[in-house]
Amino acid sequence: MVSLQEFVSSMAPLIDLEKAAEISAESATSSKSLERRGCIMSNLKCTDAQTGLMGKTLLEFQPNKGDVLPPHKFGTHDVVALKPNKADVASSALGQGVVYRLKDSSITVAFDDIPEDGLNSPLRLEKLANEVTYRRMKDALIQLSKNQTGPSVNLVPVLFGENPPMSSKDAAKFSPFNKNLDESQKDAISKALRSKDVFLLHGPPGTGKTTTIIEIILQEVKRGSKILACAASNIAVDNIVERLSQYRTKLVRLGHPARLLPQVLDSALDAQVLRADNSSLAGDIRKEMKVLNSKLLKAKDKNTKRDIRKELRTLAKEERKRQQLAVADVIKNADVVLSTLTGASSKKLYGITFDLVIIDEAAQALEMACWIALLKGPRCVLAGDHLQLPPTVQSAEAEKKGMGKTLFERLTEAYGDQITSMLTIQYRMHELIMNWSSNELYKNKIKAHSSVAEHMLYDLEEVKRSSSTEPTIILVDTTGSVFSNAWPIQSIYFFLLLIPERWQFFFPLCSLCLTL
Ligand SMILES: Nc1ncnc2c1ncn2[C@@H]1O[C@H](COP(=O)(O)OP(=O)(O)OP(=O)(O)O)[C@@H](O)[C@H]1O
Repeated sequence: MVSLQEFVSSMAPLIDLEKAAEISAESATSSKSLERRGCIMSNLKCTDAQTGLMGKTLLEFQPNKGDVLPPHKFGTHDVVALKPNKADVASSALGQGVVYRLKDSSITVAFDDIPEDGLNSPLRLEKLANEVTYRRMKDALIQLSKNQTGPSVNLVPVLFGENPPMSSKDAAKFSPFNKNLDESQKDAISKALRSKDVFLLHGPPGTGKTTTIIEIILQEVKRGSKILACAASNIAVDNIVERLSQYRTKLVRLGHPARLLPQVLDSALDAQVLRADNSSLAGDIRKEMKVLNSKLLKAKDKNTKRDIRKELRTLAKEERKRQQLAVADVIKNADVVLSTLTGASSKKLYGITFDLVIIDEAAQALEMACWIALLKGPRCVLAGDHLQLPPTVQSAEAEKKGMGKTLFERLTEAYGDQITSMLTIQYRMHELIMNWSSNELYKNKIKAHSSVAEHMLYDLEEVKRSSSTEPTIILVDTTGSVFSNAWPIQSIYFFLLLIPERWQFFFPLCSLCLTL
């Protein structure tokens, strides 16, 4: 197994390579070519300013000409820079924010600070490479290399093969919250609860990996553990939050509210802080800021604008200061804190330690990103499937030198069954579809649950029985077709086949392919 020293010294340059690859992929020589690629939206006007959660300012932009935004590749959660319309690519931004809302006719961006100037002139938005992630991975690497104290001091040697993994000999008896768990899920939970340092939950598609994680969290909370639950993507974290909030757990979701799904906003740290803090002062400050923000938009005179901005800054500072204590309180009182892997490096978690760190989709996360979270606790549960797609590494060189090898895969190779449980009943697809992956990848160990083993597309109310909906699986030979080199299309077929809810797209795509 790779040693800690080897890992640290080999990873640092790979993080730089990957960062450089991402930046060069997203940057181009001129703003015109970036615009053509949909990475710049130009000639916008600021049409509204509102105060969002935690003093964030939500600015709405609309096109200066016409009613519809130009074609673009912006999505909610993207980090963007706001610049004057005519500025060149290298010029500094008026402000940096996160896309909060997107409509055909407008885009709303959440800013931490109100842009200083220039909101009355034509503007443009640029999509930015997310450099923060790389900086945070580098910081974790430094911390890992100095890891002589801290909550993960006994975990690190196990994950680098210096000490063997340990687990309690006593059977972990538990009374499940979810009464439908199957035997493989119960076995996995019991093994996770016994583990003293690391446990791997291997979950092939649709076998209830997230369902099992939820039960592990609930059982651990019942035992009095404080848990940090993470995943590489916001959507995967939100998935856990949504499912966990059906139980009475004290949980808090960290992350920019603009990046969270609406259904989990209630669990968001910012929302909880606002709820906890119902002093009339908080409401008054926000109301005052709202009035000032609209005044700022209308103001023409430079001195007036400067004064308003100064006042807004003082108010925002006051609100932030007052809320810092409330933030610490919410986190201290939560049994489960949820964030993305990079979000786990938030200052809000400084000095907070956890009894268990859980990482979902660990086989799709860079090992370096996992370490950001792992350094915060003595035990970990990693859930994933190393036999599905690995994480995306943009730099071919970094990939070749091992950046794409996940911790999940590395530990599976090193310790195998000793620390792993595989889930074996799948609840998603017809068994004929499952058979291929079960035979090819999972040593024929996966079985289809009776509720899905024979379910057909035409069993859905809105689907008619016909020659195209009757077959369980249609394989399309794309050799020699326009798609033969287009592996993404083939992956889409496979992906669609695995997800019954998306089968409706599979058949039109087949027809399209055959037509072509
Ligand atoms: N023991 C069970 N009994 C009945 N249904 C179950 C059981 N376990 C999981 N499911 C259902 O199977 C589906 C897949 O579960 P879940 O999302 O937990 O799996 P997953 O392995 O995380 O999925 P993915 O393949 O997307 O990673 C869900 O609809 C879930 O409710």
